[in-house]
Amino acid sequence: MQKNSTPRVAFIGAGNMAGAILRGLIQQGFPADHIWAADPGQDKLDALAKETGIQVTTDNAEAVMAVDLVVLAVKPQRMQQVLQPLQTAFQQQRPLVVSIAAGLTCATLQGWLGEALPLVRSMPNTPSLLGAGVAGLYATAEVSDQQKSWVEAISQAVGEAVWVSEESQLEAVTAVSGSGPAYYFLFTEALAAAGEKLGLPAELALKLAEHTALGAGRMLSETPETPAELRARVTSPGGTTAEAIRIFEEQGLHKLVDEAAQAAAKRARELAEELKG
Ligand SMILES: NC(=O)C1=CN([C@@H]2O[C@H](COP(=O)(O)OP(=O)(O)OC[C@H]3O[C@@H](n4cnc5c(N)ncnc54)[C@H](O)[C@@H]3O)[C@@H](O)[C@H]2O)C=CC1
Ligand SMILES: O=C(O)[C@@H]1CCC=N1
Repeated sequence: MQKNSTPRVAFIGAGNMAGAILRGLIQQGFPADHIWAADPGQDKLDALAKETGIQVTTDNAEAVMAVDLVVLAVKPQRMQQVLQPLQTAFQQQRPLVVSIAAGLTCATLQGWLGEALPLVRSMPNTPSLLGAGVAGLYATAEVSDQQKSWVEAISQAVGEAVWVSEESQLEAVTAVSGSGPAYYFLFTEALAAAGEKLGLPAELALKLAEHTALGAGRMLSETPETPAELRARVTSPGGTTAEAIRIFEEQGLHKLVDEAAQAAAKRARELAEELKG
């Protein structure tokens, strides 16, 4: 095991989220020969290997046995079925395990892994693909400082990373930043549709809405002002923005967003309950 240098990393499940993280890692210069991906989809693996130069396998145990850090990136509903046949490999290799699955608790995952292993729960998001992700991280007591620094380095290679002190806070992280990109995409869809209704060609309306999201996102992250301050700068008294904001407020945007986030967090808790061993 390489404990003091760049860890060797395997992704079990090479879908959307694993693909976003591992492509982000490679773009940031993480060595491709340190990365494994295991998935039943041979065509998907072949394409990924060709694109990135990583090592791929349809044999999950082979990937576990080859690395220091295993990212569990299958759907929560599939996790038990994936982990139980891997117990022997996990107990022999004893890698750091990082689960990115929504909902599944450390207690449930430890039960499926067999004996307690160092375990981190991470809730990343898809902008990791562009190095603009943000992940919430929670570590169990078994995780060493060295292993925490690996997880931080991997998460920071594809964006920002924050540790939470209570495992239950990951439900809120899931509701805000894990699912969050989809909220902004939905808003962009709605704004583009509104532009079309106002008479713009669909393609142009979408381009305006998308580029406005990009510009607003960059202002949020690259200027020191708060979102409210940035909004005030767009909102001329008696002007057009004030009218739009009035409608958002009268129609209860804050309440709507609060209810949506509550529903996402509730679903994370339900998944944990439904799937626990
Ligand atoms: N998509 C997102 O925005 C985020 C997803 N997550 C979590 O990431 C995990 C994966 O989600 P996605 O990437 O969206 O799903 P996905 O469906 O794109 O990827 C799952 C992958 O697992 C593979 N798989 C299925 N059975 C397998 C097996 N027996 N062994 C190995 N691989 C197997 C599938 O072929 C697929 O490629 C989920 O647990 C989800 O909660 C977390 C944060 C954000
Ligand atoms: O929708 C989901 O369940 C996953 C977790 C956060 C984003 N996608």
